Amino acid sequence: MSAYYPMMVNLSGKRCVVVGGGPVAERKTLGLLDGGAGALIVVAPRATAQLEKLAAAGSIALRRREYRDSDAEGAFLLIAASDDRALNARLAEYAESRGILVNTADLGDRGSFITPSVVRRGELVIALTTGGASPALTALLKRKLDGEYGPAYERFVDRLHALRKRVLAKVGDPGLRASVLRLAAEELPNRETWDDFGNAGKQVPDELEIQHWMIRLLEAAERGR
Ligand SMILES: C[C@@]1(CC(=O)O)C2=NC(=C\c3[nH]c(c(CCC(=O)O)c3CC(=O)O)Cc3[nH]c(c(CC(=O)O)c3CCC(=O)O)/C=C3\N/C(=C\2)[C@@H](CCC(=O)O)[C@]3(C)CC(=O)O)/[C@H]1CCC(=O)O
Ligand SMILES: NC(=O)c1ccc[n+]([C@@H]2O[C@H](COP(=O)([O-])OP(=O)(O)OC[C@H]3O[C@@H](n4cnc5c(N)ncnc54)[C@H](O)[C@@H]3O)[C@@H](O)[C@H]2O)c1
Repeated sequence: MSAYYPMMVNLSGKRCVVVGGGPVAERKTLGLLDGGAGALIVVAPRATAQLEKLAAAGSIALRRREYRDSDAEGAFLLIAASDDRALNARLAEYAESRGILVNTADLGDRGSFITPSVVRRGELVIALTTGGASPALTALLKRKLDGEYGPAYERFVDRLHALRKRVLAKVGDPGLRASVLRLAAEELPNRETWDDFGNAGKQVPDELEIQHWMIRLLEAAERGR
């Protein structure tokens, strides 16, 4: 059994390469794009319709041929998602020897990382894994979390972020700051009041709204002292 260390990696400006063009490569490619990968190369003789669409839109560079080692040059991260086990194993070895982060779709523990299942709500990212024990359980738990933390969380986290910036600038007392920020987080969106907002799309938090929220929370924190 392997132990894994979870990280949130910044991929902007980093070259990422996916080898393979089937449903698994497609899922990993979409995950990389959601994760902000800018320079994304996909290499495969056959690619899914969705990958072809992404290529036509300029979101990925699709090399419609078999993989060559030159494809991995300068890569920060590589995903081996072909259906050729020997190739995936060779890619894992090649990447590891060059310090490139590598994931293999069919030989999880042979790569340097595995991909968790992810629920995104703006800046809130929930990632989970069973370390390869049961991808089916991971997918099931993801569906549960998806229902539990609805779209309203994106706006809620945006507001918490705006509030935090304001509180850090305006409230000097560290104890009071911590109380205000904790009280704010405890106002988790409740389904009835927030889901409509969440579904209505993203709105930039209003300065005045945040100011009023901070004052209300400061009063509550003072009362609680
Ligand atoms: C989370 C998710 C992320 C993603 O891939 O995007 C993911 N697998 C997902 C789906 C999925 N995987 C499989 C099916 C078919 C149904 C089934 O057989 O169960 C489905 C479809 C489904 O369930 O919907 C089968 C499967 N998976 C692996 C192997 C090979 C092996 O075990 O070595 C085989 C057998 C292949 C074969 O036999 O040919 C390996 C890995 N899959 C991992 C992640 C890593 C461990 C994560 C963990 O344990 O938590 C790891 C080790 C490596 C890696 O890929 O990084 C994504 C959830 C999607 C979501 O987010 O909803
Ligand atoms: N990690 C996971 O979540 C997961 C889930 C299901 C299956 N798998 C495994 O992942 C692998 C891929 O699954 P899939 O359903 O996408 O397979 P698939 O057969 O649909 O696609 C395989 C892709 O690999 C490409 N390919 C083959 N040889 C290549 C080469 N030399 N260079 C570049 N590309 C090459 C093919 O053109 C094709 O696009 C399988 O081995 C499967 O066992 C992993």
